[in-house]
Amino acid sequence: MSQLVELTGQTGVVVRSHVIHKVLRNPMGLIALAILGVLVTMAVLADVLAPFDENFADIASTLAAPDANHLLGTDSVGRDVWSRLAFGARTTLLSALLCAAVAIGIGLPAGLVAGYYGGKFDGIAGWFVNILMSLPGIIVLLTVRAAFGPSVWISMIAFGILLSPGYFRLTRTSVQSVRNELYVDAARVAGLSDRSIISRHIFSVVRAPIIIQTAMVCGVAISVQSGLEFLGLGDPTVATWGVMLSEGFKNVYLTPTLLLWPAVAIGLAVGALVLLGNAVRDALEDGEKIKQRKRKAAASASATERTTPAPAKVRQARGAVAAVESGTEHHLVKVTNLGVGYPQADGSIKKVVDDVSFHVDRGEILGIVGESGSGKSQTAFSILGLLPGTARIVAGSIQFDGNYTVAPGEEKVSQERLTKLRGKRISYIPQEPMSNLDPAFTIGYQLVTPMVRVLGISKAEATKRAMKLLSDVGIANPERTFQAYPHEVSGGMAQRVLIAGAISCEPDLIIADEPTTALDVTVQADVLDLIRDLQRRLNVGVILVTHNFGVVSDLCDRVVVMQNGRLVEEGPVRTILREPKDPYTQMLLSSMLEGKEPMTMLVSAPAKEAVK
Ligand SMILES: Nc1ncnc2c1ncn2[C@@H]1O[C@H](COP(=O)(O)OP(=O)(O)OP(=O)(O)O)[C@@H](O)[C@H]1O
Repeated sequence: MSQLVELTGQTGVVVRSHVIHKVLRNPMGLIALAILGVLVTMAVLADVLAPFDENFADIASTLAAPDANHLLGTDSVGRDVWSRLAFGARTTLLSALLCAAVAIGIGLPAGLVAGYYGGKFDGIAGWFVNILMSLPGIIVLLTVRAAFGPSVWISMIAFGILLSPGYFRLTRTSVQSVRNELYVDAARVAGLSDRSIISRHIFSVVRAPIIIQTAMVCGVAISVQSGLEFLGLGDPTVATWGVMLSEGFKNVYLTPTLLLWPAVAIGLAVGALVLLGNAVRDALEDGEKIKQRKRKAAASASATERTTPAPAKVRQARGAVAAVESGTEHHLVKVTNLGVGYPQADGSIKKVVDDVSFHVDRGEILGIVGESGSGKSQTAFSILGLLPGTARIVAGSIQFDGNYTVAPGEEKVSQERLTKLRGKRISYIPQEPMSNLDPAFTIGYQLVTPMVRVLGISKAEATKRAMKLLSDVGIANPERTFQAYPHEVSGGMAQRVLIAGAISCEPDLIIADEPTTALDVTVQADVLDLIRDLQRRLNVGVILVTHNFGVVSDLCDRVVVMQNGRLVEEGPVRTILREPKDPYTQMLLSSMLEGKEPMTMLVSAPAKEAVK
């Protein structure tokens, strides 16, 4: 969060202060914070506030009534009750925090990894969690006490381990709910490592529930600890509220107040923690509702800002990239006989891309066109390495700049090889701009972070570059957009931001997957103009996935026509427009010329048969 503040100058502080203000404005939250404030002050200043040592016994003055010397009187062996209460606050609160820290320390990282990566770790961790949850907590704590003695610290560590499955499950579920969000894919394509994605995009989602759960867990830890000590299982040499409660109970008929004070302290601490958890939850839910309202408003607002692309900077040619001429064997991207399939329940593999070959060179735009379900996105995702975990490369290979990202015979796209390319040399412009921006972070933050990581430049330099990029993609007020959250900009503007992000690390190849489909008609032409303009100026290769032949004829140099996972025709756009050979291409073209919605009329029975 501190990084966030440094980068944008305001984002993290705004989010945090928004929640704190809401908690303080909520009477429940205010009371809880006031009570916890008093108890924490007691714990921190116990040495100053307590007139006696917690175990100092004045045998001459046992079970004494409150007086000037002993504010709350003394217990059965003459120890000062107020002093024990203050020192007890320290031990009780610290041991509750220890319990929560152990539970978080185990449950949070395990939940993050299991939720994000799934697979074997998820299975094994789930197995351990089930075992832990099936253990009877009190019996385990009694066993630990018998084995290690009556230490409050050891029993709270054991209790923390028993509570860790709660954090594991909470984190795992939260992570799974965002793992497949498009903005997580977008961050991966922008070149961020898994660690950065987890710590920035994923952790921000689990942070709030973890805070709420921790308040509750601390309350439960204090209750359980006090309960055990009340039963006489605590360490009598350490002043805790539970031990005081147990001693007070023994003298309840002689001096009932001995029981009263620790009981009040425990009640106040547990009650305040529960109230605080509720107040934080309410504050976060309120914030979420406001965000959702703003998101809806932004979505319905028409995105009509005009494109006035400022001159982009002249791109330095990368030494590593060979100058590639169209028609030579060395291509920027070369896809050879690619087949992609998904295993079915009966053991067979359903092919969704079958025997597809094409290439793209630097400085050209290749269109991949076809109706919905024809395998365009699966082909593009194979190049990007974004296929779902269940997908298999059943045939063929993919080369980027002469190197294999999928070598012949490999079943999976090599993430190791692609991590080095994504964001740096291959970038991606997605279909739905809003879903590809993380709503929790400002636009500036989301532009700056990949540049710092990928280009290794300073935050200040990345911020300067981000401003320039925003202006290059035609955003009139880059400063304001830089500081805005995704819900505060229109769909057209969000797509410009993503285009700025796509060119920010000076890629060699941009893959644009239906970049205008989710946009207002008035903005579509502007965004296409922008892509063409940038492609010419930066001399990058572009793969444009679209279902619209109009877009292809307007923008592309060459085109690949796909139907049912197969490539039916390929060639220069002019040639295909003049002499389409395949009947399917002819249908696509005639539907475009007739001005019909191209993809709706093309669904013929044979065309819908699964490729097998
Ligand atoms: N995770 C998956 N599991 C099984 N099949 C899938 C999966 N993802 C996609 N497919 C199938 O792959 C085929 C090709 O999908 P793809 O998304 O590439 O089509 P498309 O041409 O890009 O269509 P659209 O324009 O609608 O995105 C479809 O039949 C789809 O059902």
